[in-house]
Amino acid sequence: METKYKRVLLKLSGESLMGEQGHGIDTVRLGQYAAQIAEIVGMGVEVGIVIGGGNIFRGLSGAAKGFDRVKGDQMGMLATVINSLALSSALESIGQPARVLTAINMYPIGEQYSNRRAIEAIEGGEVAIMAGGTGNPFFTTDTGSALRGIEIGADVMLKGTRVDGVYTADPEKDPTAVKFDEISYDEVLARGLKVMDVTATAMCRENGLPIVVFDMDTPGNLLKVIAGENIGTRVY
Ligand SMILES: Nc1ncnc2c1ncn2[C@@H]1O[C@H](COP(=O)(O)OP(=O)(O)O)[C@@H](O)[C@H]1O
Ligand SMILES: O=c1ccn([C@@H]2O[C@H](COP(=O)(O)OP(=O)(O)O)[C@@H](O)[C@H]2O)c(=O)[nH]1
Repeated sequence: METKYKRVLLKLSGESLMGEQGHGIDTVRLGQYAAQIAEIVGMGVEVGIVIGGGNIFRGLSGAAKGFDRVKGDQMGMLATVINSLALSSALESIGQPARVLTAINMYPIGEQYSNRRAIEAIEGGEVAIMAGGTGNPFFTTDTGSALRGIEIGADVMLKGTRVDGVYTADPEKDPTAVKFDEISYDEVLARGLKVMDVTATAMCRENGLPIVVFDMDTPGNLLKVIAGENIGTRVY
């Protein structure tokens, strides 16, 4: 099958990894993600991944409970490393090689990230899982995804989440919200839509990296996006 994209940066939500169990890492959800990812690598797509950590720890919620913000963010970045190790293990258990590259040196848990290492891995048919966000506090994994996507020269950033696109308002809170099939970066920013943070959206805009926001929790959707089916919302 012809694929629409040759090289992608897939952002997975940490929160979604909780699956039905409401905390931690749901192995069923993890297995579904791994199978969908292996399927597109098998079609020749080069895949870089950034995973969030919201299922384990978020710096901002930590700060609200009295944690130091910088330490809380460091805890959040470590949470993304835990999720990355879980995903690499799930991929390898189904025969899909994967490499964890960490923003901060923590060898031998992973190799330290460089864009050259990530590109070597994906060109060799491995999945490059880029862990630890940007390595800096006060950022998010969405911004980490934008950054890594730009660094590895991805054709698109695929933001796999638990809603099926960008809406006029948060669809989990406002049942009257209407979905966009496509929307410009400027309009996302002007309307203050919270599907991605401003820094991530601005980085994608400055560097011309298109985004597709789609529901990753429905098995088969990743393949549809790769095949060029119009699901989700394209941000350009
Ligand atoms: N305008 C909007 N359109 C779509 N989703 C939105 C919007 N505003 C807020 N959201 C929320 O953004 C979430 C997607 O972002 P994501 O980074 O995957 O979640 P989280 O930050 O909880 O891990 C959705 O679950 C949705 O509730
Ligand atoms: O470059 C980064 C990326 C992440 N984080 C921290 O890691 C947490 C988890 O990431 P995120 O909230 O983006 O995960 P998701 O919402 O996708 O689960 C954030 O709350 C931040 O505290 C950070 O400090 N710098």
